[in-house]
Amino acid sequence: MKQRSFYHLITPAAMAAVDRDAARSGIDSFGLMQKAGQAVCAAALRLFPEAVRMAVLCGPGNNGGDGYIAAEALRLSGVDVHVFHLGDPALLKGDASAAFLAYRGKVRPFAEYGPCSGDLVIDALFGAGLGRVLDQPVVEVIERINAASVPVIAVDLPSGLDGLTGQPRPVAMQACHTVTFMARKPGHLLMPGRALCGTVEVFDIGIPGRILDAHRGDVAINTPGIWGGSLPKLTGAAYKFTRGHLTVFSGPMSATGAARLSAMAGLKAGVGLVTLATPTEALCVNSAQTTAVMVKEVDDLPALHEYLKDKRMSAFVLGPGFGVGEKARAFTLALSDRKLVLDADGISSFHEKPEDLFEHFAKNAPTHLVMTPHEGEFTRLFPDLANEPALGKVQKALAAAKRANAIVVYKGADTVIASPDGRAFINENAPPWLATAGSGDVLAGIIGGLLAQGMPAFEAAAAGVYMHGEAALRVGEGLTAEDLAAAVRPLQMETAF
Ligand SMILES: NC(=O)C1=CN([C@@H]2O[C@H](COP(=O)(O)OP(=O)(O)OC[C@H]3O[C@@H](n4cnc5c(N)ncnc54)[C@H](O)[C@@H]3O)[C@@H](O)[C@H]2O)[C@@H](O)CC1
Ligand SMILES: Nc1ncnc2c1ncn2[C@@H]1O[C@H](COP(=O)(O)OP(=O)(O)O)[C@@H](O)[C@H]1O
Ligand SMILES: [K+]
Repeated sequence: MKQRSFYHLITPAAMAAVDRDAARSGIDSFGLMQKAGQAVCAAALRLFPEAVRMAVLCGPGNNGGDGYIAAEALRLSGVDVHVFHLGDPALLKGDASAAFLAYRGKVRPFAEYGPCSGDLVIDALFGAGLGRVLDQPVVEVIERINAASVPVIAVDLPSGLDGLTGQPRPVAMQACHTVTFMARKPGHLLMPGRALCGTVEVFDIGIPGRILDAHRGDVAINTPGIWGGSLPKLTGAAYKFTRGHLTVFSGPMSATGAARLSAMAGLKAGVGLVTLATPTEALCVNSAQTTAVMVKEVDDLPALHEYLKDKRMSAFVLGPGFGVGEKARAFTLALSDRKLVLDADGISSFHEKPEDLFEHFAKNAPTHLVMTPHEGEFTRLFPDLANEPALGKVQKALAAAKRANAIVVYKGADTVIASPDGRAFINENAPPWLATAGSGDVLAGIIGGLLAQGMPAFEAAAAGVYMHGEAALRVGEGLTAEDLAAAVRPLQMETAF
């Protein structure tokens, strides 16, 4: 069943198709533009009543058309409006031309605009139709506006920002507020686009949901509304063995903390039992620092095979503090038919020959491998994708997921969770204080805990990322990874909807 459209993001290309279909179905497209422009006018009046003058910068397409409508509405509200046009307004087409004609004030060429104190800039240069990198004169004006720190309200997208990838081409307006229409685009959530947009307002200009639904793709905001139904259900008949058994592999004597953070987070995510599989040399330190988490010696591959004979072991986390090298590779490959979260050193161990990893997990259908690389780890395993400037983070994560036949959790402020089947989520609930040592170890443990409780890999990864963000929000600024692990809670269905 298709999910409700408000979780879904719409790419700029899909938005153009929506636009076409709306017009074809008889909807008055100029009416849509009027609603869009009026919403921008309302935002400007609401947010900047103190502006001395409002400079509306209008581009050569429909984004510029929205700008002319906004300018006329502002003028009628008594605002001192100054309109600057990019390109020859005589070349405007269709609705944008009609909007230009509907504006009763004076217009000046774009090059004449210089930011002044007291200005509010309404940026209607380019929106979803940005098709190539900006020309140098436009780049220079945008840089001058950004340097002057005058407030900017962006129409649809800050000009220069690619709505698909969230990347500037090559620069973008720094807005404090963005008014977009019907649905957000990936570029509103992906960094640095998210930061360039300021606050984002989604205004409903009245395009019917069925038209949006027909064009929305498989990229959505990471929200419990999508995967809440797959969360583990705790019934009165629960017993610890019915809630799964997670194993986390510890590193050597000097690097055991990371695995303990994962183990504790897995337990807090609701799994029934957690075992820390430790090398004998680290047995004392691990035993001394765990209580609810159990400890078991697993030194080498034969010991691991012996351990795996117990089929109740339902999921595994390998990587946090484990150490990079042959042992990590051998253990990972031995786990290729099990549910596995591969993190940190587990990922980096395949830096030289990632194909070894991919081949071993290629046949699993559906996949039960979740990889959780941060930027550096992603680059180690997928250097070609990481260094391809034309690809956005969603496209990179999707290509990596396909190649590895794994769920890829490409971490960062804008974590992307991607599946080999083409679905992807962009996460938005993670606060910046998650950028602290060990918080990734906690994430791996949460996802492992959800896998162990039977959640499918994609949903477990998405829910894990979301629960990680929620835990961080509960603790607040100044959190340490220990606080974070302790603050993890299972998400209940009641709170998920
Ligand atoms: N999708 C919808 O249903 C609606 C869209 N509206 C507006 O329409 C916009 C999209 O309109 P368009 O498709 O006309 O696109 P834009 O207005 O964003 O830009 C397209 C124009 O800019 C030119 N162009 C693209 N990149 C350029 C570059 N780097 N340098 C110079 N010129 C460049 C193109 O040749 C074209 O003329 C949206 O962003 C939104 O503001 C609204 O009018 C409301 C309805
Ligand atoms: N600026 C940020 N805003 C939100 N979340 C962040 C930010 N920076 C990092 N994170 C999150 O914090 C975690 C850090 O993980 P990782 O880089 O593996 O660190 P470590 O190895 O120290 O545990 C990831 O889940 C990442 O998405
Ligand atoms: K714009």
